[in-house]
Amino acid sequence: MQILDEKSLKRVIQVRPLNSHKGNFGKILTVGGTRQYGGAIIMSTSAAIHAGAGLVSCASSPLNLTALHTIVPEAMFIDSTVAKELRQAVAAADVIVIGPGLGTSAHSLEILSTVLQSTHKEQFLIIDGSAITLLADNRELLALLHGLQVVFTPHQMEWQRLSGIQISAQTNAQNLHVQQALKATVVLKKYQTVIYHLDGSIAQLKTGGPYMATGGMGDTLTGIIAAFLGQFHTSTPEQVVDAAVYIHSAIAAELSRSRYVVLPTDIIGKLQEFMLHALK
Ligand SMILES: NC(=O)C1=CN([C@@H]2O[C@H](COP(=O)(O)OP(=O)(O)OC[C@H]3O[C@@H](n4cnc5c(N)ncnc54)[C@H](OP(=O)(O)O)[C@@H]3O)[C@@H](O)[C@H]2O)[C@@H](O)CC1
Ligand SMILES: Nc1ncnc2c1ncn2[C@@H]1O[C@H](COP(=O)(O)OP(=O)(O)O)[C@@H](O)[C@H]1O
Ligand SMILES: [Mg+2]
Repeated sequence: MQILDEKSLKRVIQVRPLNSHKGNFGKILTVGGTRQYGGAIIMSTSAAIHAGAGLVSCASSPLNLTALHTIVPEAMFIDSTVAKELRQAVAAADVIVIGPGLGTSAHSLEILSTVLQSTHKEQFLIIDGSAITLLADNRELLALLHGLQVVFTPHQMEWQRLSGIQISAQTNAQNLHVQQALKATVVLKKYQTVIYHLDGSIAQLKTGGPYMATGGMGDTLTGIIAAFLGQFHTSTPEQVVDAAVYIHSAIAAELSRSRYVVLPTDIIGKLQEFMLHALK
């Protein structure tokens, strides 16, 4: 098993070519955010922008539009209640995040279904939060993932729902068995997060701690993974996911030296500086 460390990050982050433009650093689409959970998709979107994604669009309820643009005017907006707009936005993306704050209503399920039907095999699809719970409850949708490049980012209860493995029985052997059957990368988030890769390799975080136990922390991670997959093409997708998971907790660990809890938005605010330092 590989332990994630600074090297996992340094090998992925690259100096940007001088003649590059926003189109070179990934088109990201984040999908989620009901009335109740607008903050989740805003944090995911903001994290993707601060982690260097070239163009980021957020598909959400129009209720979240003003808040989104107050926090990140860099983001574009798609009304997720209009299926045609959503399908077009999915088609235009390199990386799609679905799930932060999506909720589990019948309408949430329709949005998930539209996104899964519109995603193609060249894109990366990061499935988080409510989208994992919805897939666990509507297992016929799993067939739509066939052939797609999927990264699941469950916490332990979401993984229990999707995998059927009780939290107390979530050993590497059990988790790997189900993950391999899903043919997807699984980032199992917890104290010392474990990543199960498609090739059967396993990576583990030893960085991070309970100062990260704040709502929105996982939502923020999805945006970082998306931005990294969208812009770092000289490393394998496995290395890129490892680097994204590492930087999320490494920033939190650094900030925890001067504060009792680290907020997801604190991590977002440190991404640009931390990424620059990783080049040195
Ligand atoms: N600001 C916003 O907009 C925010 C929006 N959010 C959005 O809310 C949606 C629902 O996501 P969710 O994670 O809050 O709820 P759910 O999937 O029901 O899981 C909780 C249940 O699982 C249990 N549990 C056991 N082990 C666990 C573990 N290791 N980690 C976590 N939980 C664990 C836990 O046990 P308990 O706390 O009762 O001990 C409880 O019974 C989703 O779309 C998300 O994006 C949030 O991100 C918050 C900020
Ligand atoms: N005690 C802890 N030690 C290390 N990391 C933690 C701890 N508690 C939570 N985290 C991290 O915080 C994030 C929580 O994700 P998640 O439960 O999906 O949050 P949310 O849905 O509220 O955004 C994960 O990255 C997890 O690894
Ligand atoms: Mg979550």
